[in-house]
Amino acid sequence: MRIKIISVGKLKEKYLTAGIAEYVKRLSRFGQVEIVELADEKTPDKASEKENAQILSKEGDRILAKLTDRDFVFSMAIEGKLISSEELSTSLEQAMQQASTLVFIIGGSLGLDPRVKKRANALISFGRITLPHQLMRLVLTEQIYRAFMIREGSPYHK
Ligand SMILES: C[S@@+](CC[C@H](N)C(=O)[O-])C[C@H]1O[C@@H](n2cnc3c(N)ncnc32)[C@H](O)[C@@H]1O
Repeated sequence: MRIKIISVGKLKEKYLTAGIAEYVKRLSRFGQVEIVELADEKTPDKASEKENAQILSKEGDRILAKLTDRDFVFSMAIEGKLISSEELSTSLEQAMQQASTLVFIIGGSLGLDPRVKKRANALISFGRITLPHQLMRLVLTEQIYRAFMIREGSPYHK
């Protein structure tokens, strides 16, 4: 099984790099984990709606180019379906029965292109708060690890 995390924008903070590396290491016993970091577009402070849509579209093209029809895609979006850690675990279980590659997508500062949301098999939210994309990467790797721990009935999840 492969777990792929596609993220728009660079990971710059060392304190997050270490945390993400730790969860990727822990996850590696469940499958091959890959993080695909895609370039983001510069977002001018006073961009028009049209300019923002163009930026999202360019980033969306890069994301879509990394997907295959066989992938099971979780797109992360604030307005998506609110799920608990237990529900994420169940979703992973179901996704693994349908596909050998699970892809999680984190957008850049403007979010995700509508086409990426449409392509998703599941559009999920970790709450109505806005997390910066770098922190989201850490939270997501921990939650995927937690989902596997829940599946194993491990006391990691209390
Ligand atoms: C800085 S946020 C983007 C904010 C943007 N204004 C929006 O509404 O999507 C960067 C990315 O992190 C992810 N993200 C941030 N907070 C999230 C949350 N509470 N639930 C799910 N994904 C989140 C999403 O993939 C988002 O595209």
